[in-house]
Amino acid sequence: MPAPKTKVKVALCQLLTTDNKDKNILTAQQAIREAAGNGAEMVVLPEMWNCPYSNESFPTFAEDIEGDSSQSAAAMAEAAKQHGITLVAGSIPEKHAGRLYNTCLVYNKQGQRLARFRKMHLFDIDIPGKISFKESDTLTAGENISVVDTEAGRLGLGICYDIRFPELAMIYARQGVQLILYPGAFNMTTGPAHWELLTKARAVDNQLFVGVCSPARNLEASYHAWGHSMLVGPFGQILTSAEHEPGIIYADLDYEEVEERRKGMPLAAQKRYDLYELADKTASGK
Ligand SMILES: NC(=O)CC(=O)C(=O)O
Repeated sequence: MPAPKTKVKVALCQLLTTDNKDKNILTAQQAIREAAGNGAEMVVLPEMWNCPYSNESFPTFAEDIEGDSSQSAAAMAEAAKQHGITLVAGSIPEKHAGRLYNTCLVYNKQGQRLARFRKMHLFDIDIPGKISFKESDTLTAGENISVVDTEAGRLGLGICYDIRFPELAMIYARQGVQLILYPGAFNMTTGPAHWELLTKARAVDNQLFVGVCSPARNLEASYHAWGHSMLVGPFGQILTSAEHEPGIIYADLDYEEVEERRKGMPLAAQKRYDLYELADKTASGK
């Protein structure tokens, strides 16, 4: 692999997801083409971009992605190759050995799969009168973290609810990750309260770039996504952000800023690991 670039143009595609998988795949293909045509070297898709975000839909939309023979995975491998980009293909419901996972796949510009990350913390919440969702009714949690070396930088992956667990981001930072990407679909209760706050917090805590990529809000769906995809820099600054409509947002990242910020404020060296600890007990998965 050529040396990773220090300056990278990233596109986040905030896609409108429907209950028609073929249409969703076409929408993703068109967005990737547009983003690559506008010079993006890395393109990111939302959580569950091929499927409505619901426990009813996960089992029926799920695909076995082994060997990249699934419709969605094959389309994404092809799109990455055709447009010569690094593709962080959001997430799709994955069927594997009798279980379902919420899975993010990453491809290089040759269309080869570099990573498979399964959502590690399942979204099981009950806020009375507001929102109740239990992913564990249909999904199984992943067991592996995923550090991915790409031509567009060293990435760490998480999916949506994973952003609420700072330990995962801290482990990525310790492993030299420059950009953590969380395809995610917050909702109309937690979105306004926490989406931007958590994105900035993970970036500032760890002095790295963080991107969150949501589906657009579909008021015909049972789950109304917050939208507001955004990219935040290592000093907590918003580099680009969307509202709730479909669209593509872009940012030029300069990874040298990570080093610069850490030089000015050397948090990693100032940790008191003599008084507390952070342990990575996972095996990185591909
Ligand atoms: N949908 C999620 O996984 C997470 C979410 O909406 C939240 O944390 O809030």
